[in-house]
Amino acid sequence: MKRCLIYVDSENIKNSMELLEVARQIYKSKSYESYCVIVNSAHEQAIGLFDNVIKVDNQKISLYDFKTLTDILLDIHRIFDFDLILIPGTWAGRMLAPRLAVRLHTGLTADVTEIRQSKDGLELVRPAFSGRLLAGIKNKGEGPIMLSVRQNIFKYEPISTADTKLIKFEYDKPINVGIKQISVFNKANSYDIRDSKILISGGAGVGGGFNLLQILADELGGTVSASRQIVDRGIANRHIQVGQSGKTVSPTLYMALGIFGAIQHVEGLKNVENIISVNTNRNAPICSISDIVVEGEAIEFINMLIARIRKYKSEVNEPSESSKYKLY
Ligand SMILES: Cc1cc2nc3c(=O)[nH]c(=O)nc-3n(C[C@H](O)[C@H](O)[C@H](O)COP(=O)(O)OP(=O)(O)OC[C@H]3O[C@@H](n4cnc5c(N)ncnc54)[C@H](O)[C@@H]3O)c2cc1C
Repeated sequence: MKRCLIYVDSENIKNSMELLEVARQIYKSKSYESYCVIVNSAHEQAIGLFDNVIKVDNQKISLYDFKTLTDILLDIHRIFDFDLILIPGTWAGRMLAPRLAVRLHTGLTADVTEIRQSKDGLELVRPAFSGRLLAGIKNKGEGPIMLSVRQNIFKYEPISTADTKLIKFEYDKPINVGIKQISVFNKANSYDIRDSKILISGGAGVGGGFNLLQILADELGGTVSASRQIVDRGIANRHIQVGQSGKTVSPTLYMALGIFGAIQHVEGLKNVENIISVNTNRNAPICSISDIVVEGEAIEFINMLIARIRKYKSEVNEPSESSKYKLY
């Protein structure tokens, strides 16, 4: 039976678990055995999801020591001989994946965004040439298929059905860590647009009124994001850019204000549930993928919506004469 290994990045468990969906799409109806490796972290979340959980506990191992982590994965592979190795495209995963591929003498398809099954086999799709085109990569060589997967693209609904076997792996080789963690700094006001359920996103059509988006986002309990135009103009920070060279987001509501909907922007919206777009041009591509399209000025819309929400909130707290009565 085929064997698939998933590396669990303990700083990003959610994206690591999503790789189960990648394995499912690769193997489709073929049966396979799933393994995950967890180093120095809790394994409870993996129980019921994987057939096997390989646990490595050794406090001498630093999660920033990618030389040792590569060595561990290599030793584990030598025992189980995996056919497929999946690594999340997180910061740590990006450090680990190429090192492991070199040691395994196998190819690595990095930053995969789509799995395709063509008539001559598996095709791994990834953006190439700074996202100008999508490349379909086929694996023809020997050795395990290795890929790192872009974050937030694949959605996995956890169903705890597996009868998980816990395997303890002892790593007792000498550890010569070249890196020492001295202290931890938390970034001030840092937030990740990928975690937000409501995104208020602004494009060139919002321009200088971009700051208004934060007021609307606060009223709705959401977060502000932006198109690349706004980022390139220095109006917004790159960490809130949505799209191919930004982040792939998965909110319940995405409000696209003055955004054209270029292919590179829409690439980041694959997992969005509902889109409301406001645009002066009803033929802009974003409108064709929106659930609600408002044709008009973005700033005017934002101001009106803020006023309407505030009015609604004040009425809920202090009902006006007319809204005290229910109509039947
Ligand atoms: C390699 C590569 C990677 C890229 N990666 C990304 C990426 O990750 N994310 C990304 O966003 N882009 C990316 N781009 C850029 C992308 O191609 C577009 O240029 C960009 O998305 C356009 O941003 P925009 O929609 O804000 O601006 P525009 O294309 O200028 O569109 C503005 C929109 O606002 C509307 N509008 C104008 N005035 C108003 C108004 N007053 N009220 C309401 N609507 C109005 C217009 O009708 C138009 O639809 C990438 C490009 C390349 C080449």
